[in-house]
Amino acid sequence: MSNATTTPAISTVGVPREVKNSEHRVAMTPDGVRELDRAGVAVMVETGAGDGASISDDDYVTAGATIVPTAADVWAQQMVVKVKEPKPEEFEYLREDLTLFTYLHLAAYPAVAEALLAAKTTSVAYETVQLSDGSLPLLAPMSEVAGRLAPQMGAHFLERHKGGRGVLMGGVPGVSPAKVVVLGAGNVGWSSAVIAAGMEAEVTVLDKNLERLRYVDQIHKGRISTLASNQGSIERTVAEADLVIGAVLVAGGRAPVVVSDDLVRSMKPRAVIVDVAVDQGGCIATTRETTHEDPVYELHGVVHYAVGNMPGAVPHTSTYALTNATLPYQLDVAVHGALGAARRSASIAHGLNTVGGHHANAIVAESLGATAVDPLA
Ligand SMILES: NC(=O)C1=CN([C@@H]2O[C@H](COP(=O)(O)OP(=O)(O)OC[C@H]3O[C@@H](n4cnc5c(N)ncnc54)[C@H](O)[C@@H]3O)[C@@H](O)[C@H]2O)C=CC1
Ligand SMILES: CC(=O)C(=O)O
Repeated sequence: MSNATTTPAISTVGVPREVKNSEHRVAMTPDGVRELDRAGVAVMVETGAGDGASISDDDYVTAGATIVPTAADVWAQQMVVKVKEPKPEEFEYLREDLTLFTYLHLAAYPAVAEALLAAKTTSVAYETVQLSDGSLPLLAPMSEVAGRLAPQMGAHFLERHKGGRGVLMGGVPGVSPAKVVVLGAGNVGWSSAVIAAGMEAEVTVLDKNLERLRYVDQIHKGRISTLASNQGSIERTVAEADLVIGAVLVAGGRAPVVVSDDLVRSMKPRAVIVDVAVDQGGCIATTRETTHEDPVYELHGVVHYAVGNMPGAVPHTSTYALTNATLPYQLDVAVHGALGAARRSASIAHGLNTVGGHHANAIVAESLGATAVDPLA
């Protein structure tokens, strides 16, 4: 029962069941439902939406949600909170008086951008909500998950019967460990490096940001090597690697391609690439998105893993990690409306991706060859 003292700008929120391949996360937990309910916002959850994260319809009902039978019922609400970008079968639900709050990664999914613009939907992307220090609070938890998963996936596909070189991450006494090269020392890269080092691989992390490398070096002295990233250092390390993990990001923009087709050709036969940055288009020239069901392909003799929703593999952990971060923002957007919340918070203003048929984030727009219009002007 609501005890809100003011009327929220958005009074109904829908939580759909995710439809992306093997995506079992859900965008709100029962604790989130309770917080929204306290703010006077009614939450409609599609039946079964929480199954993959081991949250039952009854758990949601106990927290105050209404369970609705179809995706159409959920999408009919004033705001929809999701995990992944809308898929083509969801485009029909987009409309002008809808606020959509989810991961969008429009630089990698231009068709989604076109659908949002054509429908004039107000969209807020988790991955471009940005704090004043440049950090991305709604991307960070999933980057930590994907970063920790990447060496696990790499180790699996390095096994010979999975197509890899047959190299054990930690080696054994008398035999060298795997050489792991991590491109980018941000949340994904650092998490990957820590786990790979924990598996006793030989780990090198490259980044353009020397301050970040100093930080990593101070904490992991001797266990993780750091290298300034440039074409030469990338060419030398990647050519020698057993496992390359791609983790570079320019917030909102298409990922810079730091490994060329030729460099992939020069890699050791049956080496493995895990390009986590695939959701922003990938930082390896030979990357194309794969799915949890069919996660790898071989090109130039190298095994490529490029799943765009890696945290979906561990939906229980990921749902709680994601919603811990998103809930305060979901509340703000519901209570004040997307534009109202953006006026109050520059971080949320960065999150606006499309408003009224126009791009609202300059970097995202530029990556798609378009121009943004400031929705707050
Ligand atoms: N596939 C998946 O399921 C997931 C993918 N991601 C993606 O992983 C990527 C990395 O995310 P985060 O680590 O959170 O970003 P971050 O912003 O924390 O780190 C990115 C790092 O890349 C570095 N960088 C940028 N350009 C570079 C260059 N040319 N050479 C070397 N380093 C460069 C930056 O200095 C920064 O340290 C993003 O594209 C993100 O969307 C994140 C979570 C899940
Ligand atoms: C960040 C992202 O793409 C994911 O968690 O699926």
